[in-house]
Amino acid sequence: MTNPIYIDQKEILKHYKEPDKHTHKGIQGHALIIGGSYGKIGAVSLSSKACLKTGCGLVSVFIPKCGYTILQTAIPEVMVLTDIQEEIISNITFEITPQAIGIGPGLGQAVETQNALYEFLKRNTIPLVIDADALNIISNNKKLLALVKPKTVITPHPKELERLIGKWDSEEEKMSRTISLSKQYDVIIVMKGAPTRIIDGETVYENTTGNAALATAGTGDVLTGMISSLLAQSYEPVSAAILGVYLHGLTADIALPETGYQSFIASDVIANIGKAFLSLEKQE
Ligand SMILES: NC(=O)C1=CN([C@@H]2O[C@H](COP(=O)(O)OP(=O)(O)OC[C@H]3O[C@@H](n4cnc5c(N)ncnc54)[C@H](O)[C@@H]3O)[C@@H](O)[C@H]2O)[C@@H](O)CC1
Ligand SMILES: Nc1ncnc2c1ncn2[C@@H]1O[C@H](COP(=O)(O)OP(=O)(O)O)[C@@H](O)[C@H]1O
Ligand SMILES: [Mg+2]
Repeated sequence: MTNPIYIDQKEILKHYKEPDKHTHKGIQGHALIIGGSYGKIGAVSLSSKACLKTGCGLVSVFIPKCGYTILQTAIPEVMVLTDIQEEIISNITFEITPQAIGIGPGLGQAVETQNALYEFLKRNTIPLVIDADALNIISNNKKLLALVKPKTVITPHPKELERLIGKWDSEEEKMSRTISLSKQYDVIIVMKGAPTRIIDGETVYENTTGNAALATAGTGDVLTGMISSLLAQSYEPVSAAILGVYLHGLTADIALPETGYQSFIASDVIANIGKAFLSLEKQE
């Protein structure tokens, strides 16, 4: 394996694009987050709020019906599309044209949802982030990987990665199998952990921000929203992954003196995205 490229302040400025003063919400990117199931609507709430707070102009969600009032109440800025089913997603259809889609947070793995994911992957040509249960469904039916378009970003945590590539005996084996998967399907793999690494074929990036405060429910769902937002804003997929992971980690570094490790929660990531962006502006 070649040496990783460390994602630090200097490296991130090669990827970061400053906002255009004359932009408006119609050209600032529209992202769609698909996920949720009964009891896990919170995952989509977190993901879609993080998506908005990372700068895209419009955010929609596609969720089961039971999440409608929850989403509209929790985040009035987000637009809500619903499945025909009450508690699960069974048929992913929408008439909007988002510039990026994030799929998986809280999705569940019901048979109807597995079929819906299959039909969606067959048709979809929009830049995509795949996380959580969408990855788990793919792990159970690896043929689905062949439907994933080039430069799709996938964001497995270590257990999800193991479901995708099988158990490993050493760090070297884990890296070489992940690189092989990235090359075989031309996907960008965000290997979440401490540290998070981003794999784009033979190129390995290693993040330098973040801390153990992030070891709490929903922080991965938030990351999916952040990367989807950057993709919708026309960042190249690898830059969206790198910048999303860097800013996500930075929120925990910024918040730590106030929250300590114990009381930091996924909503604190979202609350600190603004400060993380501002620290990029100050570095010039
Ligand atoms: N508020 C909500 O609605 C939440 C919904 N969530 C959703 O719940 C579903 C299940 O996701 P989960 O990730 O909880 O379940 P999984 O079964 O995919 O992963 C949990 C397993 O992975 C292991 N694991 C996780 N991180 C690890 C690490 N860094 N190193 C080693 N092992 C690790 C755990 O020990 C556990 O065995 C997903 O759809 C997810 O999006 C979760 O994100 C939690 C919050
Ligand atoms: N000890 C740690 N140090 C740094 N980052 C961590 C640590 N533990 C977890 N994280 C980060 O928190 C996030 C957890 O994602 P995930 O396991 O998918 O959470 P969830 O599914 O609950 O949203 C990942 O971005 C991961 O890198
Ligand atoms: Mg997760």
